[in-house]
Parts: sequence; structure tokens; C-alpha cells
Amino acid sequence: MRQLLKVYFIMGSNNCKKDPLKVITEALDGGITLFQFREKGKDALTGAKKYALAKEIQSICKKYNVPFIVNDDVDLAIALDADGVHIGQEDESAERVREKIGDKILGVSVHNLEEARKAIAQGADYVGVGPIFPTKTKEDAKEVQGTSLILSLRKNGIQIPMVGIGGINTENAREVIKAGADGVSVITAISLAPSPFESAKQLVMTVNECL
Ligand SMILES: C=C1C=NC(C(F)(F)F)=NC1=N
Ligand SMILES: [Mg+2]
Repeated sequence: MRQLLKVYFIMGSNNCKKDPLKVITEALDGGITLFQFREKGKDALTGAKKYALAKEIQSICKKYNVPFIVNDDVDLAIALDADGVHIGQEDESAERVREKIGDKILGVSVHNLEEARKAIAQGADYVGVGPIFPTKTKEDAKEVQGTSLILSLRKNGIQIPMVGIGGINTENAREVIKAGADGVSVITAISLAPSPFESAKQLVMTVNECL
């Protein structure tokens, strides 16, 4: 799981200007290690359109042997036989989701030590910690915390695979890894890059240099 978290690209159709299929193909060519389909917020697709896009992206990820994770929508993940789901604190409990998805990958967003401990107790395979830096992508993001929570979770003996999220790019990715995260997750740094391929490649190189 730690290996998979190194460069974790998250995207929905509303996070990119170019064709989403082109963006994900370039990101995969750049070497991303994990992908999350997060169709959420303004202009997000719903219903059959959302399902169709997810299915197309899933088949591209399959070609690259990169696991395909679905954000929030557990039913969609099951319908697609995705490789896993990612849920937040406001979604259904990790316990319930674990029952539904069996041994698929289960990721949980956490914002403090208590949430991290609960996620681990309920069977999470990894936790997402953030927002590390200011982000425009998530409208209801919690306050920016820098790498302090990553540092304090590790200091409190939280060993679970951990990925940082929120405003991460090639410039600031190093400090996220140095603080103790196993990887970085990004949206805009790749999805809105002039060359998603180049930015994915740079991010992979940067993360591999410090791991
Ligand atoms: C809100 C989120 C927080 N963390 C993550 C991940 F990076 F996958 F852990 N994904 C999300 N959608
Ligand atoms: Mg959620």
C-alpha cells in the first residue's frame, strides 16, 4: 500500500480543461502510482454520464496496471468492481464500507489523532491527511495545517500508510514526504498543468528522490 501512495492522482471531469481521458493518459505515462475518480462539486457529472466516464478511466488505468479508486460513491465502486474507495468523515462509516467492499482498498480522510485511530480500528488501508497547503479544489476544506498533523500522527505511533493532500506540487512535495507521509496526492498540479505528463513525471522524480 505504501508503494501505491507515492504519487496519487485524484481527478474528476470538472478538475480539467482538456479531455479527462487525455489528462489521465498523460498522468499515467508520467508514472502516477494510484488514481482516484472524484467527480464532485460544481459541474460534476452524475448518473449514467458519471458511470460512463468512470468506466472509461478505469479501463485506461487497467492498461497501466494502476489501481482505480472511487471517491465517496461506494455503490459506483462496487458496480465497477473498482480497486477501492475513499471516504471522508461525513460519508458512511468506514466499518459499514468495509463490510460492503470486502478486501478492496479502503482510504479514509482524517484531520486529527482521534479520527486516525478510529479509521485504523475500522479497517482502513491508508489515511489521507490535509489540507497541507491552501487549496482551491475542495470548497469545504478544513483549515490549512502544513505538515504538523503528519508529524504529530507519526510521533503518536500512527504507522498506517499515509498520504498528504491539499495544494501539493513539485515545489512543496519534498517536505510532505520528509514529515513522514508515504506519498502525495494531487489534483490541480497535474490536472491543470500545461503538460500533465511533465508534471506527473516531475512529481514522481521528486518523491522518489526523498523516499
Ligand atoms: C478528501 C480527500 C482526502 N484525501 C484523499 C486521499 F488523498 F486519497 F487520501 N482523497 C480525498 N478525496
Ligand atoms: Mg467524501
